[in-house]
Amino acid sequence: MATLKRSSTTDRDISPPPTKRKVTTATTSKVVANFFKPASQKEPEKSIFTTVNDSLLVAHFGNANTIDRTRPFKIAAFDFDSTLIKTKSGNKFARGADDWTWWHASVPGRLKQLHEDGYAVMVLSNQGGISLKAPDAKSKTIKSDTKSLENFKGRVLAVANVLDFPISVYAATQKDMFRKPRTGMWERALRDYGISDDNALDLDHAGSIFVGDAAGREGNKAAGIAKDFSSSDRDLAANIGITFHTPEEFFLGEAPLPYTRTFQPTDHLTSTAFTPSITAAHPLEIILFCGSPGSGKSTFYQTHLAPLGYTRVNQDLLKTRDRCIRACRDALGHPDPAQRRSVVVDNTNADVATRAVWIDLARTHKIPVRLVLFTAPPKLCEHNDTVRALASDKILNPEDRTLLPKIAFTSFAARYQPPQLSEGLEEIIPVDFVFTGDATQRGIWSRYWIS
Ligand SMILES: Nc1ncnc2c1ncn2[C@@H]1O[C@H](COP(=O)(O)OP(=O)(O)OP(=O)(O)O)[C@@H](O)[C@H]1O
Repeated sequence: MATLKRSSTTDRDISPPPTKRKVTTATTSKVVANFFKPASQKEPEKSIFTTVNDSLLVAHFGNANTIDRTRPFKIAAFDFDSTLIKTKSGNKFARGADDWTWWHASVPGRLKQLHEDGYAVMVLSNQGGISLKAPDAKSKTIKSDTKSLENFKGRVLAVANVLDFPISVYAATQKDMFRKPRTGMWERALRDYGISDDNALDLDHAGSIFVGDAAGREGNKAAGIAKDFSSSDRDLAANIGITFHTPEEFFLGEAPLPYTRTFQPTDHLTSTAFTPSITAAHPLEIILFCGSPGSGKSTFYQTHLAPLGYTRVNQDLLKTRDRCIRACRDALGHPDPAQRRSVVVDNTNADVATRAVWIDLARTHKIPVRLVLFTAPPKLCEHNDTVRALASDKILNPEDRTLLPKIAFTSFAARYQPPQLSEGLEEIIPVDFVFTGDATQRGIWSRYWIS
């Protein structure tokens, strides 16, 4: 399994390693009882909740991760909201710590049976509405995040108390390697349970399961059945290589329904498109790139145009457009004609006005402008961006890029004006995405990364 990059390996607030002592659930009950006391009566206690990198919330109830088991080890992992529990209020989001009820009456009994059958039972939940960062008194957002955190902890404690057997809970709060369908939470759980995923004898993949409601089911408008909001639970199970069930399949025995995935990376590995070969058509020229973030512009430059000696101008690296323009002028107008270089403007160049700046500059140097148009669709660009930022593969991330905010993609889409020759372009060269990585990168890239 490919390892995911950890932005920092330092864990914060991690409790000392639990002892092998089998802890009775009285421990859990005490924590739970204390949690529900008014603040004035709360006993000081070491929280059962710990955090990793201000991002992952972890709780082990009944020393779940220290139970001696015969290997290979089987895991039964579950999403939390809309899988194990639902809101009592009927609201989409819980109103408070006690706004919950079992997703179905059979849930607690079924989980207990799994425990008795030797499964490690755990929860893997995305909780994007929670912040684990220290609260800032002035920030309303952080205050509401803190409330969400307390509500979530309250529901987890109450659920663990009713279950009354060892269980671990993991909640991913950031858009990082822990967030499903990325496998960081699972890898963390394996580590906590002392399982090496490299050793096939340690984990019974065929016997392990993941149950979640983000299954990509298409829904049925006529029957009033809503479409699933994503396929991230199904995709996580596929990334790990274990069996996936929806709650309806697992708890109610219903037949599987048709589904479509949010994004299927392997659909983009069979492309029969060919990459146009670019030659240095002129002694001196500007090549304008036009394409979304993550569409493959910089990779194309490195593969096709750096070898031709073209100078790259890129605003992510140079920071301002003025610096880009200066770098372009320097390359085109070097005092020594032998040192003059054609320029690739490796920016998104979404609209006519932005492109006009470069076309005007070319005019003053009396040189032509060709435009390379990157046609990768939005989800593919988002996938590329995520793999680049979160997979620890240097070749896929030569410039150490971090994850772009969603607005980088939506703002490109909003500003985009299809380029026209009439803008003053000599040629428009469309480039479809054709995967060029090696077998290792293909393995990483083929996994599910976005939801
Ligand atoms: N043809 C390709 N084959 C395989 N991987 C690719 C290809 N093109 C791009 N990628 C990968 O996709 C990710 C994004 O590519 P790249 O950085 O070239 O995009 P970009 O359009 O320059 O993005 P930005 O505008 O955000 O700088 C990188 O991880 C890169 O390795």
